[in-house]
Amino acid sequence: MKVKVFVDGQEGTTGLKIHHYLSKIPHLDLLSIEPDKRKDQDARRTLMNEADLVFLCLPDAASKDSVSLISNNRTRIIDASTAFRTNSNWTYGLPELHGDQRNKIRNSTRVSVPGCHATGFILAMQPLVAEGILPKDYPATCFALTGYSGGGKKLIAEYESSNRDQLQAPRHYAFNLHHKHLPEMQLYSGLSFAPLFTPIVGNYYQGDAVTVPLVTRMFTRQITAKDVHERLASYYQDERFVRVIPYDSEAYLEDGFFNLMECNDTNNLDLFVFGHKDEVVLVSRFDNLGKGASGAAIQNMNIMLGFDEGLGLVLQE
Ligand SMILES: NC(=O)C1=CN([C@@H]2O[C@H](COP(=O)(O)OP(=O)(O)OC[C@H]3O[C@@H](n4cnc5c(N)ncnc54)[C@H](OP(=O)(O)O)[C@@H]3O)[C@@H](O)[C@H]2O)C=CC1
Ligand SMILES: CC(=O)N[C@@H](CCC(=O)OP(=O)(O)O)C(=O)O
Repeated sequence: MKVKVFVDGQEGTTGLKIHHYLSKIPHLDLLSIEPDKRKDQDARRTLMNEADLVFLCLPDAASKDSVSLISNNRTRIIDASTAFRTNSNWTYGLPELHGDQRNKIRNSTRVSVPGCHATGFILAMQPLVAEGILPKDYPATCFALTGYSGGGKKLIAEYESSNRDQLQAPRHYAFNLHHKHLPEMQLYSGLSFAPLFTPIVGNYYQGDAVTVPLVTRMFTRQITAKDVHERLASYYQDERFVRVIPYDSEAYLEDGFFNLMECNDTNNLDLFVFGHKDEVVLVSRFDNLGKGASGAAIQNMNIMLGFDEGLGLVLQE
């Protein structure tokens, strides 16, 4: 029998992309809602309780509402919002986090998709903290450059409006230093403190690069960029979607410049280690709509349903 799947928020940026991936997977019965009933509680309640698996692609408050509409023990949920990412009753949907995470996801009925910037930060930092290369109280800083689709329909409309010329330059934001990804960045990286994080949105649609500088010269044990690279390469050696780029990463630059769109339309995350003796720069490159949102959601579904992990995650549209 086919698995019944429903996407709540199917007209949004993340929901549309998830729909696109789902349409390529043969073993699914995709339940649909009438366009004018998208926000009708009764119609959504019926479909959610009929579905075996629901994707929530909604703002946080609407996600919480939707979860409360489910009144059976069978329907499993994958939520793309920030609402449940650090809730201990939910499983953090980052299979590459450590050895046990895939199993947790496989057996879970409530899975929360990580935030895009958080994905880049955690995958770069968690192995280093877990293996004692970085002290837990390391005062991490981080900046990210992301495409405007990360801000959903509202930001897309702003960038694609007639005033687009005024938005040519990249724009920093979250200067209150309370970005909504900080709790998950701290919890799942294993650091004692959240990083000081300042994202930047650029005038292009998709693609994210999360950069973490590490200064290791005050450590009691000398840690070089090569040590960091070796640890990350060994940690992720069997992962299909996390690729640690060879140490001589400069060869992967284009005339010295970084191309952050290289993972677009894939579920891949490329991890770069630059630097030398006691200065290291980690860069995670991925598609904010791929491994940063919809791709990750599909990867989680595949694990939960026992499908091939990459099913439907085609390399190019
Ligand atoms: N864009 C991205 O890169 C990422 C997004 N996310 C998260 O995914 C979730 C969705 O984001 P995104 O797709 O970007 O957002 P969008 O704004 O593009 O889409 C949200 C959708 O939810 C619908 N919606 C809003 N309120 C309700 C409601 N009460 N009931 C039913 N539907 C509702 C909207 O309807 P309408 O079309 O009428 O506005 C819209 O279609 C958010 O929680 C976001 O934080 C996570 C990772 C990355
Ligand atoms: C450009 C932009 O605004 N990006 C969003 C992150 C998108 C993302 O990861 O999403 P959620 O945490 O919402 O799931 C931001 O920085 O808040």
